[in-house]
Amino acid sequence: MSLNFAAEEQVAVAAVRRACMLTSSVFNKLVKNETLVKGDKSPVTAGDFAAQAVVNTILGRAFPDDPIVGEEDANDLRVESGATLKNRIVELANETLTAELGIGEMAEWGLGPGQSRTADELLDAIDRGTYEGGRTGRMWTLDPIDGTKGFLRGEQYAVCLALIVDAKVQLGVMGCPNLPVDASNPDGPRGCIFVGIRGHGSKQLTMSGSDPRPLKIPTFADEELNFLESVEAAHSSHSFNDRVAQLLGIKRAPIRMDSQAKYCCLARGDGGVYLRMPTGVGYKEKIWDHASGSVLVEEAGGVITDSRGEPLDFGLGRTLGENYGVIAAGKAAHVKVLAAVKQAKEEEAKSKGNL
Ligand SMILES: Nc1ncnc2c1ncn2[C@@H]1O[C@H](COP(=O)(O)OS(=O)(=O)O)[C@@H](OP(=O)(O)O)[C@H]1O
Ligand SMILES: [Mg+2]
Ligand SMILES: [Mg+2]
Ligand SMILES: [Mg+2]
Repeated sequence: MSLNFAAEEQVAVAAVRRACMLTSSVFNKLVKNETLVKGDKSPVTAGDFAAQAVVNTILGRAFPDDPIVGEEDANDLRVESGATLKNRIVELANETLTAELGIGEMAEWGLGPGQSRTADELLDAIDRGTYEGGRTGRMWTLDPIDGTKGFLRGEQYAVCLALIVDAKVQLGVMGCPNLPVDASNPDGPRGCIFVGIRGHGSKQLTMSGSDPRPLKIPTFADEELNFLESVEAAHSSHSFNDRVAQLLGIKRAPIRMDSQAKYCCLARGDGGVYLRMPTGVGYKEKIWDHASGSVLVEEAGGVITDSRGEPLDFGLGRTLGENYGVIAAGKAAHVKVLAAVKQAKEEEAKSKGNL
């Protein structure tokens, strides 16, 4: 029997829950100087930094020897021009770390409300996320806000945390504060946590970690199949997806949504296929953008590969290496989508050759 990572699950759910509290509360209060544009032109907010500080602090208490591959680093906060943003992050992170949640967290893992941290301690916690990753050993990977653009629009985003052991994702936890609990009631309650544990299945929990519902990807009839795809055309090729949909005879419109919430929706059957093809700009996918979603989907009975049908490799460092895109779906659908993707790629190669 595979390890069930019970302690890691408790800690990861507690950390993700606190980070979600922070991001939900900061959303309504974000002001202009609380967002920076990173070197790759993508946005990062006080919420991303503070959520990484909170999760890494909680991980550091429970598992002090585990390295972390996190999306953000504190470089921009250690310089004079970052002082205002840094002070805001320290305030947000401490508010969250010391909050009394009243839901009985496991004190023996250092969970539950903790002490306030100094600014230096919190910047160092953010920088615990600078680990380079690699093929061997145990490590966490964190995306404190995945889908920052969705977060800024008040739409979908996810706090994503995964445990990787010897390049295999063993545990994935995702908090989706804006995701409807039940897709058939889009105006109903929002906010859920998703957990996948290798060998032990996937489940959806409430934000307080209760009411676990096991997840299983349904088998879709051909006419019911649809895509879950990125909002940003720069992140994944919409036109390629359109061609694959045409080849598969898909009639239903794609669901466009930011972040790994797409994997959560796939795992519970809101949509049939996650397809993310590179746009040709040489971008390398990051491990924190796929680790938790991949184990969630696999443990819900699905398959996740690149567009060649090869498994994603989480042992290459901070990225997934050369970008062949990602296909995730239920078992039967994955076979069909992979064949259609291969055909669409061949067509594309031919048409390029003919130019
Ligand atoms: N060029 C390019 N190609 C592919 N992916 C990219 C690219 N640029 C950025 N990113 C990463 O996309 C992450 C968000 O992915 P999404 O699927 O949510 O995309 S989208 O926002 O819905 O378009 C986003 O994650 P966050 O930065 O955590 O929001 C980025 O890591
Ligand atoms: Mg980002
Ligand atoms: Mg991301
Ligand atoms: Mg992010």
